[in-house]
Amino acid sequence: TTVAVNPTSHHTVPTTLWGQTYEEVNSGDGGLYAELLQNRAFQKVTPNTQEALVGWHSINGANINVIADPIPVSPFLPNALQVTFPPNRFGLIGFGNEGFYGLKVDTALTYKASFYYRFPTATSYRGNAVIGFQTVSGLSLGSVTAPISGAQTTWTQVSVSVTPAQVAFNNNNYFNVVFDAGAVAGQTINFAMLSLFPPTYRNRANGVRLDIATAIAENRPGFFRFPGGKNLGTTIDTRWQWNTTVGALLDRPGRVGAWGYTNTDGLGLFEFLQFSEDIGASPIMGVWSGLALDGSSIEEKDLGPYIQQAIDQINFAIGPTSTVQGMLRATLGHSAPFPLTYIEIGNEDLLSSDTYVYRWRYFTTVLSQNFPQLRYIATSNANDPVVAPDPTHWDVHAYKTPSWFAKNSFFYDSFQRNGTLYLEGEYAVVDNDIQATHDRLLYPTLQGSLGEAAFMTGLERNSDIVFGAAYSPLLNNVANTQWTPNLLSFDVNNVYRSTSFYVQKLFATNRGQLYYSSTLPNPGGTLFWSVTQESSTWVMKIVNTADSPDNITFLLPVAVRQGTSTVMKGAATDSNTPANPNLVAPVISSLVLSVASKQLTYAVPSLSLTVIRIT
Ligand SMILES: [NH3+][C@H]1C[C@H](O)[C@@H](O)[C@@H]1CO
Repeated sequence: TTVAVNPTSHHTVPTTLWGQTYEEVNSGDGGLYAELLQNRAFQKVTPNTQEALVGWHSINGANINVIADPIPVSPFLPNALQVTFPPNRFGLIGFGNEGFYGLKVDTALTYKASFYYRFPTATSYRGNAVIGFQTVSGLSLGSVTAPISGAQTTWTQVSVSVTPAQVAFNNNNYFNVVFDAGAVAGQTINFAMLSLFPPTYRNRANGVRLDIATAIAENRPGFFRFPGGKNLGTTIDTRWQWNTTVGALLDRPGRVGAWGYTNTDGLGLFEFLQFSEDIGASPIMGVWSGLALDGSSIEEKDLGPYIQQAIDQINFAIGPTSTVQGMLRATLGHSAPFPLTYIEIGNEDLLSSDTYVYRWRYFTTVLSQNFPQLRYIATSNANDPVVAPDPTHWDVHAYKTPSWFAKNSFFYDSFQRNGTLYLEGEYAVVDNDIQATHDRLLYPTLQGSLGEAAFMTGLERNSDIVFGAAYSPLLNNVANTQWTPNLLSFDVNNVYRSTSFYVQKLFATNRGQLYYSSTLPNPGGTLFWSVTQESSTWVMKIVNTADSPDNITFLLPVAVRQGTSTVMKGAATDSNTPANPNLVAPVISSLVLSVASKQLTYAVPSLSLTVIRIT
């Protein structure tokens, strides 16, 4: 195949082209959010039940029970862990937490532990809490003490730092709060809002997990879309509400999210905006648009309060400190507005497109009056239904097969160039073409990832109207999964980079500034490419979805001589999994032509993505 690059036809590639989209779907609590204790504040549980104690266990006979505390630690956290200590026990007695499917105890780290306590009745008890780690089998891994007083009948917080003294054998460990059994016999103590953090990304308080955040930042995402996805809210009462996710953790009630479990909302709007800024990504912030997937939607006459809530949410992000919400942001440590440009009106409103017509009109009309500088993204199918005001931006989602993505690399070629811009806000190969049954993928496969890569050459070609694209979902806990496949998977100890992650990384870290038109691939073919220029470097992305090698010759506008080629290849069903995390990874090698030439010929390996950078 010969590809003639047109020296005069090019367009700027938007810096937002390759981004990440995030929602809490077995991804935040126990994952990206760095809190290590499961059920740390007994949010949304029923007191006096066994289920309320999930994550917690008694040690050496202490009686533990979740109660609705008559003097709650905060109006938003009504429950407490009440511990009564029986007589005639010896050694250490108390309670522990098992973490999220294990607890990594690393002697190289200093952990921050904290909890609130109060004695329901004042007593003369004066003693020490022993706060630290142990293996499940009972070996202490290190602890510190903190004084606890029976005179303390109102809530007070204990905060300590713990550096494990003993190396753990594995992740089967507990976090413990225990007492000398003899001294504490007969006492009753209430605990609340217990927390354990390892060091976080950028050392942010209430921050995100270092290794996962590092992997996300590795792709230099041009945008970070949040809070969903379905988790934006599927019923009116359980919708995501920005104001319940900001401020002190004591003020965050948590909510039962769209994926069927309680979200702590410890990762809230401030943390989303701060993380976007930390990784240099432009936030795409969703506002709930009155869509209830249970079939009901807010009627037009009743939308006012929900639109006001969206105005307040936006003011929290960018409002001057003369606004209540802007001032709140300042008190939380960010007086300058966050760099926010994009607002997404709902998520996949195509699911309720009949009501979207008035919901879109009302939200967009009022919000653009208040914030004319922002861009509003519509979330039904493009122009289906036709909505007014005519959207300047659309979010299109696609969860398909490898062959669909390869063929549809031409999806945007026929779109009118009328100023409308498109976000491919969520896309992924979710099943494979290989079997007649089209089985759901558990992890991305190379064949699927190459289907995505072929599609991405088309997004790059059409990046004059495609301003952003993100694989979805971004993140998943291998120990607790609802949606597969995912870009990144993790467990207590590791982050697993999928074949699709490497495809995203190769495109995102080799984006280029100018896209140059060239001979078009065959939509029904198996060879796809895209040519961009990054200052004086020419960047060629070449995708071969066939199980046989191919050849490609580029006729470039200028002579080139040396650079690198980075190749990712393997067998169609190859996946990077916890059992084989690096089965497929990009390999970089030097590429030097004997003499400078405008002609570059490359033997394309079967089932491969190659990025050539050459000057
Ligand atoms: N159903 C998908 C589409 C929705 O927006 C996401 O929440 C889901 C997983 O990425």
